[in-house]
Amino acid sequence: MNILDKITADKRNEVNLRKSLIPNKQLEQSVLFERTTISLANNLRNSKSGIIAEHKRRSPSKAVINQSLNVQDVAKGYENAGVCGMSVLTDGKYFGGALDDLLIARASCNLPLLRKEFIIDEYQLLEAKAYGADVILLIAAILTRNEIKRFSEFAKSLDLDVLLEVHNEEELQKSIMPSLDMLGVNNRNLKTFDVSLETSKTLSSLIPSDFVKVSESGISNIEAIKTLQPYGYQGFLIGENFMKTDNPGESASQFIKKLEQ
Ligand SMILES: O=P(O)(O)OC[C@@H](O)[C@@H](O)c1c[nH]c2ccccc12
Repeated sequence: MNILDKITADKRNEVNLRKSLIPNKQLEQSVLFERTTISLANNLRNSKSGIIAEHKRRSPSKAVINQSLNVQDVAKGYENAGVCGMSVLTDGKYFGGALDDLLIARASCNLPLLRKEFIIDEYQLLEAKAYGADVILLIAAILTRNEIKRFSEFAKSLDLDVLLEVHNEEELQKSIMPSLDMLGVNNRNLKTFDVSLETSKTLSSLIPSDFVKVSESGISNIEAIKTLQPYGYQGFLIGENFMKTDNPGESASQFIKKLEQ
């Protein structure tokens, strides 16, 4: 079993447990269910820098990144820095996150929030909406075309933007459909953790131009972004590079200033 198989197997158990504890109705009655969402795709289209900054405490590939910050400060810092959106990891077991992190981020800033999660069930989309997300991530490596269609159409019915993540051509070909807003290329192979920006370069020409292109993972300097922009990327998802510092908001701010110079 590779790590991705392990994560999804655990996720199925977790979702079943959650479902048995909190019924759909209760999520649908959440105050945040009525909230008007903000489109990350639109923000990215209109932005010069295109930075999506992530809250990530730890990961299977890097162990601890930062356990001492609070989500509120990170969200406010990212917002002040002028990022386009914030990604919040909600997986607990492998990334040290929680759904409550999403809720706290929601209460702390007005950025579009991406629920960064291993989505395998519609129930998690109800949770995303109820806890204040604007965007959901679907990972092609763990879903069938049919699931991608079902989940993305359900997300659109909840007014959530959809970021579909791929890592190779096969995943990309099986996933393209009109219910997606953004196509993300993960530079990190989630099965081996190898990181290469070449992945974004190679796949860029295969992504139809109606989708906003996002390059994800392993971005640690301005040069990487300058290299990827000519390939049509308008969004750049950055986690560790900001989170490994004592003040992720300040790091993001300096990064964006340099980028926009
Ligand atoms: O910390 P990085 O290398 O900047 O990467 C951020 C983000 O792309 C990464 O956390 C990520 C991309 N896709 C995922 C899917 C699940 C969990 C995590 C991820």
